[in-house]
Amino acid sequence: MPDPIRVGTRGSVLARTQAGTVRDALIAAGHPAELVIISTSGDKSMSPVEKIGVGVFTAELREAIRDDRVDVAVHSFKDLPTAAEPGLTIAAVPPRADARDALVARDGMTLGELPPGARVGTSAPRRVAQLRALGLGLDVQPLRGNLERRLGRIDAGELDAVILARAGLDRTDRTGLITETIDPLQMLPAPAQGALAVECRSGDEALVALVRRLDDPDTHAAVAAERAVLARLEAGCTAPVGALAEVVDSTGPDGAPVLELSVRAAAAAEDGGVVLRASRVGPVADAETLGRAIADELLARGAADLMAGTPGGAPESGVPG
Ligand SMILES: NCc1[nH]cc(CCC(=O)O)c1CC(=O)O
Repeated sequence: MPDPIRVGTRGSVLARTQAGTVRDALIAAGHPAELVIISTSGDKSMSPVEKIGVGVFTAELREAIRDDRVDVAVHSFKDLPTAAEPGLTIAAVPPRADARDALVARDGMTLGELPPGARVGTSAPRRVAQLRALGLGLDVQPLRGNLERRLGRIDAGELDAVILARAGLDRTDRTGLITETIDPLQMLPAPAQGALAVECRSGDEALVALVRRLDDPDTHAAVAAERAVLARLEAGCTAPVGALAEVVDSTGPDGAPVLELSVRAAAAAEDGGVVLRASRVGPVADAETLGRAIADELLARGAADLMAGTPGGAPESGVPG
């Protein structure tokens, strides 16, 4: 019996659940595997992510791979900075969960039913901007902490609603709390939201090859396009940038059915006064080129000035899950 593959994860319920799916897939592929929990300073701190800095949830997991305390690390892909990490390889992007944002509100309310002045918790500048742009007169309040703590703010009567990634709620069996899954037309999710990144040491060739079997090519292409938008806009994931790519059925020049990648993105001023949107459809193999072209269009239309002053480089909205 070979040594179990050590699968590194943060300690939150969501992180352990996500990493558990990777451990189970490795076991199903015939390889013993176990979770190793790495506690990160992002989990211990309650200060705004904008202050505690870049990749706070992912950097310490990466250290654990480098130090050979774990063999693979499972990240929420949207928390990974866009810069490549020397010596490490994202060997698999497993099938994505629902990429959309979700509203959890008291009394079963949807966004449109919340009265003006209702207190809605979210700290991600992307969500704040797109929420304000809806013009509903909501009172947007800062929100941090793990999923349990965030949801608790409604029960405590401190907030009327919170906005969270639907994937985090689905994966922790809380789908029933969702009062509205927010249409991407109203709010584009963060690049790579709902997707996982499974990372290994590049030199571990046999392990990289094994982990690659967990890869979902459609999700991988979609996430590549979304992150190309983000990278080109030189905005960290705290910036007000949303992007969503989907593999869709289309018709080729010869009339035969083909699959294409449909990519949409938005860049917003944090006060929600302006939201720029752009989209492209093209070959799945051109994912990154499509993403870059969208970013270039947004830049040509003034996205850089729009987002100026927003802190770059840090993960999205606080302690995940
Ligand atoms: N910003 C933190 C974060 N990172 C990943 C998730 C949820 C899972 C995912 O989107 O993959 C969350 C929580 C949230 O945004 O509500």
